[in-house]
Amino acid sequence: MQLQTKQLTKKYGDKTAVNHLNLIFSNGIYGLLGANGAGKTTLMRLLCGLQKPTEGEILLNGKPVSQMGAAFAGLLGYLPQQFPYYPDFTAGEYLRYMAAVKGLGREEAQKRSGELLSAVGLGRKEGEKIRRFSGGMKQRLGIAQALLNDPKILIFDEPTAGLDPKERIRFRSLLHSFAENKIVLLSTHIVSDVENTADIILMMKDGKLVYTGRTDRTAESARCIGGQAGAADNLEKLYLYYFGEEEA
Ligand SMILES: Nc1ncnc2c1ncn2[C@@H]1O[C@H](COP(=O)(O)OP(=O)(O)OP(=O)(O)O)[C@@H](O)[C@H]1O
Repeated sequence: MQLQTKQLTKKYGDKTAVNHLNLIFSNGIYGLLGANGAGKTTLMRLLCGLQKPTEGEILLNGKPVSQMGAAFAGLLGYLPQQFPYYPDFTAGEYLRYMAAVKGLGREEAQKRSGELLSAVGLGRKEGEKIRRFSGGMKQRLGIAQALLNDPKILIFDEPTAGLDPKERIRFRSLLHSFAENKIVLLSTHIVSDVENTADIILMMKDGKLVYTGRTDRTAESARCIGGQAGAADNLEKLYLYYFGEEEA
């Protein structure tokens, strides 16, 4: 499977949030790094079809996704930055509700919800109301909802924001447990979140790709176009090079 962006551009008035991006994703974990406002969320929303590009297109195996309609949506799992949880729902109710929204039948929804709650370590919390969940538990529930339709393309916007170190490690191993044979794209502005997690690092600044590099978790098939290529062995330094002034 190959997901490609061609000259992908999104403008908000005078502001170019995503600027003529040419990327190719194949199976593997991609870490999208960039400071606030770099264009990460906009790129992710474009990839999910939640926003229309001003220019350019997105192709799946060479075919424009704009012509694929629901077939493309069925391949996607998305965890947005701000996810609307319903505090009075139990974890089980919430997942079954989300499964219905995604078009799963009743029995399948029941089965899949149970499986996924166990997979994310919330099996024993099925009957508990979300309002009692910690940030990490909510995030794991968000991951479970993104996986309901068994997506082949997973897009996680800042999935580790607000998580404590223990939950970050948990997230990382969870991600590896379900990432096989999928395209996984996760955004963050924290270098350590992706350097041990992703196969490929993409660094964005002002809507453009400024760097692409492989980490030790090399994905042979992964290839990106644009930006400056290299091995991401000193990611922290690179990040400071590109974003140091803004972050200071
Ligand atoms: N709806 C909008 N209207 C106008 N400008 C927008 C809109 N959404 C985003 N922008 C601008 O586009 C740029 C890219 O924003 P985006 O949210 O994609 O960046 P980001 O890298 O995800 O940042 P963050 O890490 O803060 O989420 C920013 O300058 C932002 O202010």
